[in-house]
Amino acid sequence: MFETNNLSVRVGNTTLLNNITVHFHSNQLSAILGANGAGKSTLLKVLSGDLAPSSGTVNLCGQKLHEWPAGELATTRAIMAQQRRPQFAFTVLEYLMLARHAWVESKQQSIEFTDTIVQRLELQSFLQRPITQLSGGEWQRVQFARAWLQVLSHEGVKNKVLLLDEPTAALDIYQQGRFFSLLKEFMTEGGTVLIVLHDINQAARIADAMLLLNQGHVVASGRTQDVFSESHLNRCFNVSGSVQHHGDNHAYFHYL
Ligand SMILES: Nc1ncnc2c1ncn2[C@@H]1O[C@H](COP(=O)(O)OP(=O)(O)OP(=O)(O)O)[C@@H](O)[C@H]1O
Repeated sequence: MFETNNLSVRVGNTTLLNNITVHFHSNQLSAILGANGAGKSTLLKVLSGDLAPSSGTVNLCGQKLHEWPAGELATTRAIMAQQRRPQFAFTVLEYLMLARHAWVESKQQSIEFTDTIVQRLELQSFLQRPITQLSGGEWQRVQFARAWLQVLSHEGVKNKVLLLDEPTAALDIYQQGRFFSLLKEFMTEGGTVLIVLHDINQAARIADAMLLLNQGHVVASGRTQDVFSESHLNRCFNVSGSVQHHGDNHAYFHYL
């Protein structure tokens, strides 16, 4: 779905991403892991088209990202970034409705799509609250809803992509569980997810594929069962431990 080829991002004399060549497959959940400052958010910004690479290319569905018409791109991929909250006193409902700006549809249609997501993510009680007054976790749930709503069509989310940057950082344990089961539903309905997570064991539980970054370089990428190893995690995070496998698809990293 997304392919990068020798992608680099430089700011002045600093290289934030160095020759990244990676393929994120359609209808897979891919986790991007790495230490603080490894370049994870920078990569998501490039993949979303919000940041232009210094060199190299990004393709989405076989077409160069910068050649995508803006409206089509906006309805195909949505990013949930670690951004500051807008200081406008929009209500949650008004904020969510903005997610439909790139769709050519009637207001009634936008309201119906918004209502579907609101019900599904259980945000009914928030709708009339100003976004400036939400707690960190509530705001994160609204952000997730906005991203999903942005790509939702009559056909669902087939061939749509969510780019999620630490989407559970502010969620309590119940909301984390809800979030991951909703993500599973998104995948079951044909969507594709790229997610930055700091909880590597959670990532191992949910990810089909992984990309491990260290100081802007690729340490490893590919299927989770091949990438999630002691030596790769050691090279990525400079930590020692052991990976234990529980059943077919469950690997867990224990610190030594
Ligand atoms: N505009 C910029 N100019 C210079 N350096 C930058 C710029 N943006 C980011 N950086 C640096 O690039 C590096 C990668 O940043 P990035 O936000 O991608 O890291 P990250 O892996 O997402 O980190 P974290 O886990 O802490 O969120 C960091 O050292 C950061 O300070």
